[in-house]
Amino acid sequence: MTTGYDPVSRFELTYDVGKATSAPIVLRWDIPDGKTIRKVIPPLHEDAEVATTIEGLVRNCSPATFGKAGEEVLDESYRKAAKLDADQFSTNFNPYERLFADGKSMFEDHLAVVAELYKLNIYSGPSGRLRAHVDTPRGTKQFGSLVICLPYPHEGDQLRVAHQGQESIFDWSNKEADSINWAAFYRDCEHEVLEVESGHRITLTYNLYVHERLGGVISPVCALKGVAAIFYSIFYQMGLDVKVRPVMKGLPEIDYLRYLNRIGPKRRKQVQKANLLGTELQGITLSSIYGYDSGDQATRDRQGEMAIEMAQSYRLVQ
Ligand SMILES: O=C(O)CCC(=O)C(=O)O
Ligand SMILES: [Fe+2]
Repeated sequence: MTTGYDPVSRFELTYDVGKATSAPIVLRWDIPDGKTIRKVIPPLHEDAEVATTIEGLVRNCSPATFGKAGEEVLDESYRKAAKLDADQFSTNFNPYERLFADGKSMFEDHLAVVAELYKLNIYSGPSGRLRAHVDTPRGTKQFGSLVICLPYPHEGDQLRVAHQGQESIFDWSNKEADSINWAAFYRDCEHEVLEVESGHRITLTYNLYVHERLGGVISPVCALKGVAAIFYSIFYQMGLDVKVRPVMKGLPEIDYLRYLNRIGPKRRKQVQKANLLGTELQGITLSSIYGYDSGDQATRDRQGEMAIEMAQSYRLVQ
């Protein structure tokens, strides 16, 4: 058994896709009588035994709903799929594994990506599908979603992701089912799962959040501490548009220069102009605190790279 990963292409739009290697993945789930837990170890080749187990998994799922005007709605013409909620199953699949394996990437910065396991979805042929939608964001820190497709044979099933007139189709149909495919995309991307013709398309979905990394070095312009930080957090959680007047002076020169070197020319100009000694109130937005700003391509690229680093997936080697 080997582990490793293929390099992914540069993050260009709002999502990416890749394949890599991994140890076997174990999936366990509750069955409705609450007594038994089943287990599957991919690669999920369609031999009779595995097929029977997967049929059992499908039966143990419930019909997938979707959010509409704040309510969960069941409508098979919109979404025909089965699902398990995160508290009904567990898996040893670990989206961070690749990071720990090579010990670099997104943790160089003060930002970290947190992937929260959300659901297991099964789209079955014929006619399993999910029509075009934009996910309901779960809080301001959620910047995207990650979809991991487990290796079970199926046909059809393309995932279409679109953003500002550009779109991409991820075709994960397979007969061999020896690889795990994935896609990560920003929360403002429209996406849909096209009709599955045969087999079962089994996916794990994750919400991607951006967080300050514990122990990380934060950029000088982002630094709030003490009472100011507490007030900021409270107001931020209340959804208020918090403005601050920077009064910092005499920042450590090296850090400040490093920071200026790291940011783009436009931002650099703004920062130099503000000179960190404020006369005017400035907004602190998610972009200055967490680096997320859907309107700023440079920030999006950086976040995308982080998501991709984190979201590297795995090819099973037998
Ligand atoms: O399973 C997938 O490929 C996508 C799922 C999805 O878009 C959703 O649950 O909102
Ligand atoms: Fe979605």
